[in-house]
Amino acid sequence: MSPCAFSWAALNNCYFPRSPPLRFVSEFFKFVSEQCNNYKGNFILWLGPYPKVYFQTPDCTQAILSSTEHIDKSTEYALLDVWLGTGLITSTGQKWHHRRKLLTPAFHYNILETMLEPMQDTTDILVDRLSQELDNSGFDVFPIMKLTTLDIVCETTMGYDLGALKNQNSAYTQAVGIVAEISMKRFMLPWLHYDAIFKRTEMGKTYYRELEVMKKFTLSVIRARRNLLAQRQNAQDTNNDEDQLAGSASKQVIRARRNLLAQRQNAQDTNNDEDQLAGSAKPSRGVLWKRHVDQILKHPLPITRSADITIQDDNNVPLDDDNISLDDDNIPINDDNIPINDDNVQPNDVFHSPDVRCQKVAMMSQKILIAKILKRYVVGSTVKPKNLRLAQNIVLENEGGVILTLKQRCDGRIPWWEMCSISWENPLLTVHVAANMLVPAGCSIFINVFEQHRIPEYFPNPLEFNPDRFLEKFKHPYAYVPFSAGPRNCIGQKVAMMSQKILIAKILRRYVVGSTVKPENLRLTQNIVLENEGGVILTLKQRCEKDSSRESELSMGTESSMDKGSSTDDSL
Ligand code: HEM
Repeated sequence: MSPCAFSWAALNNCYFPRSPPLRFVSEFFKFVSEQCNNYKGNFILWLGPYPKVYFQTPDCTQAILSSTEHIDKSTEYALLDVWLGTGLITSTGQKWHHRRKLLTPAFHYNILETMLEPMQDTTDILVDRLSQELDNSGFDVFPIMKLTTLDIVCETTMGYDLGALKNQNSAYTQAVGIVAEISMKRFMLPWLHYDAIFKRTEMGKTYYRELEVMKKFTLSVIRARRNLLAQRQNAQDTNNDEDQLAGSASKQVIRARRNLLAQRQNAQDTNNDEDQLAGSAKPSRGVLWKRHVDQILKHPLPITRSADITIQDDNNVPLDDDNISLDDDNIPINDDNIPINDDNVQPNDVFHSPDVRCQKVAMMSQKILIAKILKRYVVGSTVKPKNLRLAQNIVLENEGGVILTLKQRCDGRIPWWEMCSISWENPLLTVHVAANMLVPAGCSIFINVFEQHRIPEYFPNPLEFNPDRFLEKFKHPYAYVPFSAGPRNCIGQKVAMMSQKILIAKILRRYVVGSTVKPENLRLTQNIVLENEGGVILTLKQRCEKDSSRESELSMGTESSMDKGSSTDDSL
């Protein structure tokens, strides 16, 4: 059997036969769920002449998500280009590498800390807003949560107080809803993939109209932000020392700094020189240094550093942003938010630099070097160990040299799955998925996380609300992947988790939450994000003083936190 025939045989085939009725999107979700139950494994769904491969087992998920080679998004994502452009989510290749490296430091813990306050403020507004729904027999929380998310994202990423929640509506969120729904419909109707046809349909016209609303909104936020930053920048230059400010109000400055960086990036994108914003006042030394750091942040891997250190690869070729590959999606940065890796640090040069500012860089580079070496080799020593506490390595040398022994990790054995990958190599069939499965090149692969998270083997009694299951390690490293995994995982997952925790804690502290909709009555639909057709209907009751004093004991799904009259609050 040729590899090709083998691969197709290994996947079950199914065909989506129906013509598109009005509620097409929800029907599609139901249909896919049914196929998942039928096949209990991976399958191919034919949409007209296009095969779509659905994976829902952790092994296959791992094969795709852990790959550094197969990082291209599926062709369906191209339908979002007109909306999202080719930013981090949709881009690929060098562009994606560069953007990912650029943005990763913006999600560092130090930065996340500054997001805490705006998240809490917005959540307080939400909790107040929810009081209007007290003792309501059921209200849809979904639109309210969309506004909350929008406010949080605007405030944390752009430092812009949008106030969508206070104003109770937002043309932007409505437009997002419409555009998302149309995008999903378009995805399922292959003939609408062609712009020339799509633009002439009613759906296409609505799509472009709503897109305009969204674009106007995002531009207005960027402009408002730019104006604010220009004012702040002028004020900073007048003060002539940013560091003084840092001493008196460090938190606000960190926030301002982050916003400034975002703005400078925008300024760079539009060829809007930063100096225009900074005004003509001569900047102080402190400001110059900070700018230098910003510059590094803008170009995490610059060709030269302040001490004229040329960054070169092993063959002495100077490195720039375009020829550096990304190993890690968590790029370490130091306290000044400088992204560091062993490509942009030449340890010896740093050690010899008279500049004390390089100390942190040096420490970081040591850590990285050690980690990288240990990843590849088992290191031993024939002399007694010395560490930095007893012998600082900047001046001390051992006369006999530093004698080490190295062994290749895993004794140089290539794991069996890599062997399989090599032996099955075929120009037509480039994606090696598992030992017995290959997927034809050019096929879209969908990771069906919804179904994968319901596999009893990995999640016993999958529909039971049992937070304790997260206390133990999962059987498979790719069993639980709500934020995807591997190099293209969600860059904002820590932000998302943090805001969810704040939201849930603050809501439960004040209200007893219930739901009138039984899980079996949900009509789930995939509008880019998962939605229920009838909304997310909740009931709220004021939690009494006594209850709220027991907030630390609260956990969702326990009787104390539930309205016994309501069916369940597991749906949260
Ligand atoms: C509960 C909330 C969230 C969930 C469940 C989630 C989930 C995901 C998933 C599954 C992906 C991979 C998509 C793909 O492979 O096509 C992704 C990517 C991404 N997410 Fe999130 N996300 C969440 C919140 C956020 C937030 C708050 C941000 C930004 C502040 C964010 C920014 C991104 C970006 C930029 C990517 C693309 C990363 C890349 O391709 O390098 N996400 N997210």
